[in-house]
Amino acid sequence: MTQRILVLPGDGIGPEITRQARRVLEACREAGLDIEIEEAPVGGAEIDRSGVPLAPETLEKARASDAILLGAVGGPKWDTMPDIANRPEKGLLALRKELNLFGNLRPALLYPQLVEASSLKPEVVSGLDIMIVRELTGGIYFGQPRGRETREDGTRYGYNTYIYDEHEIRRIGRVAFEMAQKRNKKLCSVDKANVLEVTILWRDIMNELAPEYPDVELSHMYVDNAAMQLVRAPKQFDVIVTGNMFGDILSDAAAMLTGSIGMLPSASLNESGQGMFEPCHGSAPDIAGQGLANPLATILSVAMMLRYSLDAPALADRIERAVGSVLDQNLRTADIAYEGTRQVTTEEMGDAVVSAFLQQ
Ligand SMILES: NC(=O)c1ccc[n+]([C@@H]2O[C@H](COP(=O)([O-])OP(=O)(O)OC[C@H]3O[C@@H](n4cnc5c(N)ncnc54)[C@H](O)[C@@H]3O)[C@@H](O)[C@H]2O)c1
Ligand SMILES: CC(C)[C@H](C(=O)O)[C@@H](O)C(=O)O
Ligand SMILES: [Mg+2]
Repeated sequence: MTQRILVLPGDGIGPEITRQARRVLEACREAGLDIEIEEAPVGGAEIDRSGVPLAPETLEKARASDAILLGAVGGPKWDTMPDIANRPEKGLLALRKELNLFGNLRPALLYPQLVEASSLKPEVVSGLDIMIVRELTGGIYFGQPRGRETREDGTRYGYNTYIYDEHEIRRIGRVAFEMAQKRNKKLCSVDKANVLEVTILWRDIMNELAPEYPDVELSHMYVDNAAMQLVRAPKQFDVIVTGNMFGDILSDAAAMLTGSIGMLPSASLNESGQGMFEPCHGSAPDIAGQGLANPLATILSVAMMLRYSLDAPALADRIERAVGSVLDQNLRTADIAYEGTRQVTTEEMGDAVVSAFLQQ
């Protein structure tokens, strides 16, 4: 049966990187994958068109699709919008929430060809392969009450609520334990249980789940230490499971271990396997429109789409091999270029991946 893919390019470098990723998807179609692809605006682009970051018809298309590929949203043009509930980022958060995409997988994998591109010493990062499992539809991002208000004496204040129900913790915990079972069987749960009650509950639930996965070694770490350990000795980690905000921050840090934020893909999945796939980085307004953006995180997100939502693991492997082969050819976008490599544009990188894919 034909599977439906919705592509949401978004803002800034979003259209440039999704264009290249879409070409890779089209190459998969030529290789026999039965898909139809549709595109729609989201984020700032949709605000400019209709006044809201996620149009109701786009949400409906998203619900009806088997998988979504998203570029990135946001940018300075919309940063001063007074109503945060209507900014571009809200479109992305609404998609995650409405489709119940609670399980966010962010694999930080260092391609051996990029050891020199990392800002850390080769011996610290070579062979790095971490999977961050981030809870994506709860925690402080969505907790109520939230707001900005002014007291009678004129003092302004703002507040958010960091809240998790036990079932939200349990279901992301299961995703993480199962992921660890398929990998090196080590799971580190990251929390702030020395200060925050909600994460004491988080830790309790992870401990309660552990006996169901006797082959997985569970450990716990405070988030500040985890940030430090990620740059000190990242290879101690296999799978990390954490809440929404800590996962956001730690995954950007982990990205740099792999050479560039432009290398980190992601999958956001719900219980039925439907998913949204996006690079972990943002819309990079500082480099938008200049052909400087690295499209590999988005292309690798297509590989995750094939593996996790479209049941086409062989094509996923083929895309990942194509990326490896392009790096073997010494082609690099600016963010991962260094002496002795050849710097290419976003589009040239896309060309190279498509042709390596077709030659596999
Ligand atoms: N998923 C998303 O849509 C998403 C994620 C993060 C940030 N954002 C939004 O993006 C905007 C910019 O945020 P930011 O500057 O904090 O983070 P960013 O990730 O957009 O950029 C941070 C730095 O990394 C560089 N960078 C990012 N992606 C790159 C790529 N593919 N190739 C080369 N370099 C790359 C940028 O040039 C910049 O110097 C904000 O509006 C933010 O809300 C969106
Ligand atoms: C743009 C923003 C809402 C988003 C997040 O905080 O989740 C981004 O930083 C990410 O990592 O996907
Ligand atoms: Mg982020």
